[in-house]
Amino acid sequence: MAASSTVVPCYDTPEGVDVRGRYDPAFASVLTRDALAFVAALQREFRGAVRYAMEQRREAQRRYDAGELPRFDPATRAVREGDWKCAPVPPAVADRTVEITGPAEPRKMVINALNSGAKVFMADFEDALSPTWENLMHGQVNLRDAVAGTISYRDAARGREYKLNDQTAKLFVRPRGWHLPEAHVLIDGEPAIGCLVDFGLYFFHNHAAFRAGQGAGLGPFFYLPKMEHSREARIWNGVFERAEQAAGIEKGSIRATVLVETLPAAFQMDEILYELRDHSVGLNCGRWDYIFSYVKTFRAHPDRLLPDRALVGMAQHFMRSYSHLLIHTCHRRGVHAMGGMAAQIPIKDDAAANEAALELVRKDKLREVRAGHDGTWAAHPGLIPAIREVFEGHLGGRPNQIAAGASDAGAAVTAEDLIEPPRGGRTVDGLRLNTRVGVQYLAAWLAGSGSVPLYNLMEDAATAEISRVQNWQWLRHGAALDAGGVEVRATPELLARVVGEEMARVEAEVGSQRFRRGRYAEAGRIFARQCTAPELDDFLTLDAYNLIVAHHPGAADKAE
Ligand SMILES: CC(=O)SCCNC(=O)CCNC(=O)[C@H](O)C(C)(C)COP(=O)(O)OP(=O)(O)OC[C@H]1O[C@@H](n2cnc3c(N)ncnc32)[C@H](O)[C@@H]1OP(=O)(O)O
Ligand SMILES: O=CC(=O)O
Ligand SMILES: [Mg+2]
Repeated sequence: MAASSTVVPCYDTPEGVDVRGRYDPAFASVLTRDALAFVAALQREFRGAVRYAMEQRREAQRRYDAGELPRFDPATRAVREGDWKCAPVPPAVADRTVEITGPAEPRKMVINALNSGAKVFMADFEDALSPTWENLMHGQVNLRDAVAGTISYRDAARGREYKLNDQTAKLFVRPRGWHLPEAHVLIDGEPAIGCLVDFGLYFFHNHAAFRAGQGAGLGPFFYLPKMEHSREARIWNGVFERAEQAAGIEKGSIRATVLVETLPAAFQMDEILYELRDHSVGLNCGRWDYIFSYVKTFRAHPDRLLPDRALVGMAQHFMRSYSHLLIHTCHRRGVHAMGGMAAQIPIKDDAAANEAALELVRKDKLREVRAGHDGTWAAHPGLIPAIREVFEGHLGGRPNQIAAGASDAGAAVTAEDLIEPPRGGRTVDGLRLNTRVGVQYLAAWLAGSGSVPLYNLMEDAATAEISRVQNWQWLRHGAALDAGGVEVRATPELLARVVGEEMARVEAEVGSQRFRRGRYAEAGRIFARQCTAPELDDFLTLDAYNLIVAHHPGAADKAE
């Protein structure tokens, strides 16, 4: 066959870097040779430490599986008891009363979030984003244009133009967790560490514009997810220092809020802040991943089975204790103690149900602000006025309540409080709902959507994980489930029947055509396998990641 003379466009990559994702000129404007060299340098410097940290996670889990309980580390008592503070709060983000979150792609949503009236927008490459190549790269392009202030979007179907207001939310970016690879970028022949791609590209292109504009001399600002130990925070601190050096900006410019959203990390709050003390802007109660982590950590402990997912809220003792300890720790160290996400979203077609949902959000936010939280999260712009009213009403003109100091409730929290088993019943209806939600979320994620509305609640990777691991846990330990007054055992046979019936119900709800065209059947198979796996998969997004990887020959190789 004659060789084609057409040259397929490809990325200009530095030595040792291979980009396997689809070529797109817009993506190439972010995947520049220098930016990729920066990401590669980070990967080469920190990959050993990341590998070790992931091995330590597995080692800790082996100990929990053998019966050990999480505890405060005696080796770091001096850090917990020491009298030290984090760097002063940057004036640009002193007021974080309401933060909206959402995926970094679609573009329209980024503009809506920045215009939403929230103080902060957390642009997400994590729980809310399915990490397809297209989503990740469009996300980077969106954020670059957002920081430059030039982002716009035309919705042709609705004849609507989107552009930034004069006043916008301050941008925080949440890269992926340490565990996720980026299979479209190979560095020295191995997949890049996903979060270093997210962080590296964003930092490289935006640090100067961000500091000149949004950050008022500091920044960029980040949220750091899913850490389990302070050694992981130490790696981030090293990454930040290296990035600051490379950019020629002073140490402490980059700031980050760490999500305390794993059970082991709740025993490491001081240690995490200490590692990041020059770069910290507080901690956040990532409540959904925290519940997921409780199940994961105690997967071999039949005495700690969760009740139905709907019953595991912030009123449970272990959740309340974690929130109090986080507030106490943050205020003692002079930084924000951020609340978490209520899962309710506006209900468009039922005013009474909408008001009831709003009331639940108000109640949740009132509990947070009364406990001492300095700000909180909103999943949807429609919730912001109600949340602002609660927080601003309580704060009475103060930007935060850090100066109120450490709380007594937090000082009294013990290791036993943090692991007290949640109370409530376990039902076959709970197993069904987990299945319906898990399958639909997975189908959406495989199709490229990382956050979706399901049954009037926001669902993302963290909430879907609870559905998956709860089913697994109940099956693993043969939990007794209430089936309308009759007790049945959770078994693989019961799950198989439930999956079959719930798939039929989902098909009826979404319509046969959408069901056939979507990835529901595949999602059903994956979800059933994950719930019955002999060993619990660490993350559903890791297990299913290969199904969304799309290597593109033209991207890496020049045509002959
Ligand atoms: C556990 C955790 O990690 S929580 C943090 C991660 N999760 C998230 O960030 C979830 C964020 N929220 C969302 O993704 C969305 O609100 C969803 C998927 C739950 C619902 O989205 P939709 O179905 O599009 O909501 P809806 O149709 O009511 O949207 C109305 C408008 O609000 C916008 N909107 C909705 N949510 C958001 C948001 N979070 N940020 C910005 N804009 C939003 C929509 O883009 C739409 O705009 P338009 O009128 O210009 O078209
Ligand atoms: O990231 C937030 C959570 O609740 O999980
Ligand atoms: Mg999370």
